Amino acid sequence: MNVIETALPGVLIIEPNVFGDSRGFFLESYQATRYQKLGIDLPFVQDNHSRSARGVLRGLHFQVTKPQGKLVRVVSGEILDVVVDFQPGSETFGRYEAVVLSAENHRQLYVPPGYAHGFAVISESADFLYKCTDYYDPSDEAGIIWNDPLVNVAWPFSEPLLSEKDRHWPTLEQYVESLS
Ligand SMILES: Cc1cn([C@H]2C[C@H](O)[C@@H](COP(=O)(O)OP(=O)(O)O[C@H]3O[C@H](C)C(=O)[C@H](O)[C@H]3O)O2)c(=O)[nH]c1=O
Repeated sequence: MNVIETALPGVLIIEPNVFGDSRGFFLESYQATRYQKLGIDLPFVQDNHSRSARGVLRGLHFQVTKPQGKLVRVVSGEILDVVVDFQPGSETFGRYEAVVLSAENHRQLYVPPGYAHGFAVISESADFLYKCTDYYDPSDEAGIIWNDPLVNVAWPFSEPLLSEKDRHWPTLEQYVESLS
């Protein structure tokens, strides 16, 4: 397994060992002892699976009082996965990491609790699977608008297909102002 640290503390790119043979391939997508040694030591309590068409953008989401750590991967298609530091006072406040995750590269991304997360679908369709370290609580959900001018994510397209909810998140500046 190969692990790549990113500029955002705790955000890791994980390249699992892939065992290919004439039938196809096998990989371990999670193994507690191995991942705990990477610092991924919070228990996972929920697994999610979403499928999205090309041009869909989901994000940038986080839970406020019950932040979720996420171990994300793509089992079909290709996405640009984005993590944003929205924490005022953080050394990396306003910065983001963008990583291509695909069924071909088998890459995983670990997003510790406390980051905003989203992705954009590059392929015709993408199946996105992820493990969460806390339960979904829609009453606790918040977000930053996908095209925030301060974060300025280099998304692969300028007119994504968004949910109604994702059209109306505040900017990072507005979110921080709402905290005071
Ligand atoms: C997240 C979630 C959603 N739902 C239900 C609620 C809605 O009826 C439906 C779609 O929900 P939503 O539009 O919030 O789904 P996404 O836009 O994919 O949200 C996710 O998008 C970004 C990428 C994230 O990182 C989060 O995991 C999450 O916010 O699934 C559930 O029942 N459980 C859940 O954990």
